[in-house]
Amino acid sequence: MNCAIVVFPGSNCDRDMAGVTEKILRQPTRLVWHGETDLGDTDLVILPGGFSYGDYLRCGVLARFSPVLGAVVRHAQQGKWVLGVCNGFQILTEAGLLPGTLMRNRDLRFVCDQVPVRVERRDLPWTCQYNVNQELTLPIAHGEGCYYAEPEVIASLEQRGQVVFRYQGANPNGSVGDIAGICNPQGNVLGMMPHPERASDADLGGTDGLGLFQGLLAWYGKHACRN
Ligand SMILES: NC(=O)CC[C@H](N)C(=O)O
Repeated sequence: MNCAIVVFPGSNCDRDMAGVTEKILRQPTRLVWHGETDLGDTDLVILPGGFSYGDYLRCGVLARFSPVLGAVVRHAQQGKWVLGVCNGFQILTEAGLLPGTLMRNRDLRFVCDQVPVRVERRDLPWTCQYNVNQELTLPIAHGEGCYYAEPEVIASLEQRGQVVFRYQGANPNGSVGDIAGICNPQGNVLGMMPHPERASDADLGGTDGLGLFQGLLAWYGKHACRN
């Protein structure tokens, strides 16, 4: 499974992501600078967390105009996998690959914590290693993680089962519907505020996030390698 991790000026989770895809999963991994326009033979594109372009104006809004985004949008439109974590999720909404937006946290403070997150569905490659309603403990670290969309958009997300992860217990940022992660209708584009890559190594405090990457790899092993 060829992985490409996009690096924007200000990304700070790109190496953590590569640590998972390359060192733990042992998959070919390429760091792709934001100025590149060709993703080559990539199966999974990851937009990692951080502060792209300093997050000036609004998180993700400048990254959305970077040269690489055209290739990311084409990749998504071809039905291939795109994962956006935290700043990556913010970029996906700004690029229109996922609906809604991420606003300032309810308390207007940056939150850095480990929070319980519930898995809402397991019929996607991303979540097939988990159980429905399984509670994961995942790290969060963001200032603009309050997911918002118009009520009719939220209703449509709920109706189509596009809410993949939901905060359990105290909502850390004021997200509508306790939403922590959503996918597009096809399920190939996933955006989430919690950081699965920071919960993928027992030596670093937990492995609840690793199943997400392992699920994708298992699906790839079954479906994508046949040709
Ligand atoms: N960890 C991150 O990706 C943070 C995203 C963004 N800079 C925010 O504070 O909301």
